[in-house]
Amino acid sequence: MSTPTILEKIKAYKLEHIAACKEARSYSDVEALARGADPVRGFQASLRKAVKQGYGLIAEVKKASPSKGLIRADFDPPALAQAYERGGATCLSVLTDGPSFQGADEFLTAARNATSLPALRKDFMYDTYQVAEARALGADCILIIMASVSDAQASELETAAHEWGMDALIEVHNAEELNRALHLESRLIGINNRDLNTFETSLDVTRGLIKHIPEEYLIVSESGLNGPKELAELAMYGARCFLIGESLMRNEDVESATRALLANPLTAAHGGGM
Ligand SMILES: O=P(O)(O)OC[C@@H](O)[C@@H](O)c1c[nH]c2ccccc12
Repeated sequence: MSTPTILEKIKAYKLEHIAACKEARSYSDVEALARGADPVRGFQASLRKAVKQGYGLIAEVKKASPSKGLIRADFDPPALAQAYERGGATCLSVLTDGPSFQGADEFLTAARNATSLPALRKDFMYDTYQVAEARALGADCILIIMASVSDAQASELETAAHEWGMDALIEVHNAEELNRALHLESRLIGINNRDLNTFETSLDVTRGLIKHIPEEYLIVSESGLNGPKELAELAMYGARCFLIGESLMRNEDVESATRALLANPLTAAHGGGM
């Protein structure tokens, strides 16, 4: 057998982790918590509203990553979430994976509770147990990574998310994953510029895939985005939503960095888009 890729390693430990969580807390207990969670804030709805006037920004609360190691030592999820909100972010994304991203479930709840923004649970999802868990933590949207799940799994996760009133962001990295994603119900697609197996990152991934996505879809360009010029350039291709972590997290003043990024959006009215 060839050596496992990072995504395969993550999947292996995540499946073990899920099994342990199920032992510690039954599915019906998690369901009860999910039923009592703070009501859903419309994640996709907020993005759709934002793109009428500018960009939709999903700002990520991210301490570390497997490719970059520690990104931000001074890491206070509620304070960061508030800085994002004041800077004009539309939604939050919060990493809850511990082993690879130094994230935690509590970060999601704390960040979301500190703001009025909808929040994405950023994790590797394989089981509807995790979807109920996401809602119990307060999540408004889950991530489904097509590179890591079967079609049946993707559809099951999506159905569970929708049953809980959450949105599902369907993440793709190549044409084959995109074609599979287009058979799902969700109209929210994330194009990950980073290959989760090799970490190679290129904005050409967005440039190449976006033209194959029908108009009714809301597209989020994810990863490796560094500044307003890049956003404007991708906006010319029709991207209006962006998921950004590292480049914002590396600024001491997260609020100003967020505001600067969103200051001059290239909107359809300015001639961008297709
Ligand atoms: O920090 P960046 O390069 O701005 O990327 C953010 C986000 O896109 C990235 O964290 C991400 C995209 N898809 C993922 C799936 C799992 C973990 C992380 C991710």
